[in-house]
Amino acid sequence: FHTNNQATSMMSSAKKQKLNDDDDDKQSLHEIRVGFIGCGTIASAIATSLAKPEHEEYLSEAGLSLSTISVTKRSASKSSKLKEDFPHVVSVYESAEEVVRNSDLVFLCLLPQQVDEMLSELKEKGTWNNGRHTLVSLVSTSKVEDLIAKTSLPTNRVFKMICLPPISNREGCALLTPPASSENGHPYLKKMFDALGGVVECPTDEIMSSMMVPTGLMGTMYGIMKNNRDWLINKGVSPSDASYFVARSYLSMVQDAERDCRDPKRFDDLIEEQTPGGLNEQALKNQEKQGVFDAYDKSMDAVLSRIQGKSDGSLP
Ligand SMILES: NC(=O)C1=CN([C@@H]2O[C@H](COP(=O)(O)OP(=O)(O)OC[C@H]3O[C@@H](n4cnc5c(N)ncnc54)[C@H](OP(=O)(O)O)[C@@H]3O)[C@@H](O)[C@H]2O)C=CC1
Ligand SMILES: O=C(O)[C@@H]1CCC=N1
Repeated sequence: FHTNNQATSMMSSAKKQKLNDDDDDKQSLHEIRVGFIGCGTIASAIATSLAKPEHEEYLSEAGLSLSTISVTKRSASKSSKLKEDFPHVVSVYESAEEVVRNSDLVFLCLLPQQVDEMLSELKEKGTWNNGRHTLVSLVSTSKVEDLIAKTSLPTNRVFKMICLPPISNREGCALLTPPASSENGHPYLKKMFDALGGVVECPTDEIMSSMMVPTGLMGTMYGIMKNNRDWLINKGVSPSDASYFVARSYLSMVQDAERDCRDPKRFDDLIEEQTPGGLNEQALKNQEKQGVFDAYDKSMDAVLSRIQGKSDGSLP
């Protein structure tokens, strides 16, 4: 950003002044060249968050300055949209090899079944540079040990990460393993994801696998909202009102739960404060009796078992 005339001309004059006033800080910003192998939903979300001018100050507070974003072309609709949105930083390349050669920090964002072929091709071509590259895999089934073996990169330069699409707005919370902020860890990875909304570092692959399970229940949450909407429509509510009301109500409930959420009793307290003998208390009891939460536990175990490669994750 900072070295690019077009980008600088897009900045507010206050920002320009701040940068001019702060020449020493500017000098010490760590310039990063980021690459994405596979440019689909999650790659676009992370790239968008890194490239948004309004996020620049958060990266800069973390000591970082985005220099370039290189992406693979194959999924043309997403890569061309990124190029259109952020023409001054984004470059689209035909091959993953070119992306890696133009980047220091490389995100692997392919589908699980596409990974092995890609990594062996890159290794065969001698694309990875031990002194330069950091690899972060977003692939749900990746194992850090496996990635190290398939790239020969040093152990403190290979990570697995999970985040969800709202990272594009600095929302949500990423997961990262191994911890990047440990001694001999990584110079900026934790700071970078703190700047993009927050990150929890997982001490082991095992903890990471368990922590990933709720990220696999995003579809379930939207499914519950869809179910509420359709139930209301069946009762004669207009589809637009039903959709608006459900989304706004759930947003407020989740925002309430997020307040003080470092306190592990937060959710219990919110349940406790429901009207005594009221509708919510009764509905929750009914659902417990109906086995809703047992079914939920079973489906979480199934997601974990798929992440661990122990099953295909399906339930009868
Ligand atoms: N979506 C999400 O919320 C999250 C996804 N993930 C993980 O991220 C990974 C990607 O998921 P998602 O973004 O949803 O999937 P997408 O299908 O949106 O993205 C995968 C992209 O990789 C491209 N691709 C496939 N093969 C190649 C290749 N040989 N060279 C270059 N590009 C290629 C695909 O292009 P094409 O369309 O042409 O096939 C596609 O655009 C998965 O492993 C998933 O587990 C992790 C966290 C969250
Ligand atoms: O649904 C998936 O497979 C990916 C992994 C975590 C979130 N989305």
